[in-house]
Amino acid sequence: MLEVQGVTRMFGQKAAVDNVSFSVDRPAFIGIIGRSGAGKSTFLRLMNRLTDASRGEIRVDGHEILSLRGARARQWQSSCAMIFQQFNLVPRMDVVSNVLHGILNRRSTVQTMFNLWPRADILKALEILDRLGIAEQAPKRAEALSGGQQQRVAIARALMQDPKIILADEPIASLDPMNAQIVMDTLKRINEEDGRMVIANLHTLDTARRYCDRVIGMRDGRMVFDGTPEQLSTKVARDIYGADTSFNESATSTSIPEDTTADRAYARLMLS
Ligand SMILES: Nc1ncnc2c1ncn2[C@@H]1O[C@H](COP(=O)(O)OP(=O)(O)OP(=O)(O)O)[C@@H](O)[C@H]1O
Repeated sequence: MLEVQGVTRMFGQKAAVDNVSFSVDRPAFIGIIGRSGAGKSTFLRLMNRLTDASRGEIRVDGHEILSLRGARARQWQSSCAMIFQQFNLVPRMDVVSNVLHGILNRRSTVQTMFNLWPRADILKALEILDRLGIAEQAPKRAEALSGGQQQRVAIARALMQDPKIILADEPIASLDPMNAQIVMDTLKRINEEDGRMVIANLHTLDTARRYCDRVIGMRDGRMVFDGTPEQLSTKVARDIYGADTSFNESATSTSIPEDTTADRAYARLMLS
């Protein structure tokens, strides 16, 4: 399904992504971990063609995507949706319009100027918001929502594109543990129920272990680990992060204290 072969991105003399290769044969949930500057964001940007590779190939279902240009590159971008740490919504625009923005490039200029959307698209946006448990927020301005709700709107916008792959660049880095869990549960559900591959840059080990089928560790642009969550021991993590024995895993934890178990059950209920 996905084959990454010798992908490199140079910035001057520095390789931000250095000869990365791996392949994935099913729509798995993949986590990419590594310290700041390891090349995680650059890799996702390469996949989404927001930046060009210096060398290498990425094949999705047999089609090479790094050489696509113009309309075909844009077509690829719409089947490979991206979610960002800061949500990237239009703050003063209502939620449903933000979701509809996922298919903005499919509209004519006149439709865009007058903010006209086909009824079927509006219904689809509302259906996705309902699925993510935030339908009642549809008429509100995006800026009026909590961070967790805004990230779910961003996920809804991504789903509007009906993507094969969802790329999430530190999707929970700006959220409190409770909202982080709701957002990760949402991504996992989309991965399992829809069969969409999710590739997420994550800054916490416990999240990677809990949600991912496979974890890729990057250090100085290179892939230094590729394994299952079970194989991601403290020693391995220490190597990925380039830390010494004082490395403290709990410093990278987003786990929720036990006394909020009821809240978690409630959150799951809201999502089901
Ligand atoms: N546009 C750019 N111009 C020059 N150097 C860049 C550019 N983008 C990224 N880099 C460099 O490439 C390296 C990898 O950066 P990248 O943002 O991909 O790392 P990251 O693992 O995502 O880090 P973080 O977790 O802090 O986002 C860094 O050394 C960074 O300074």
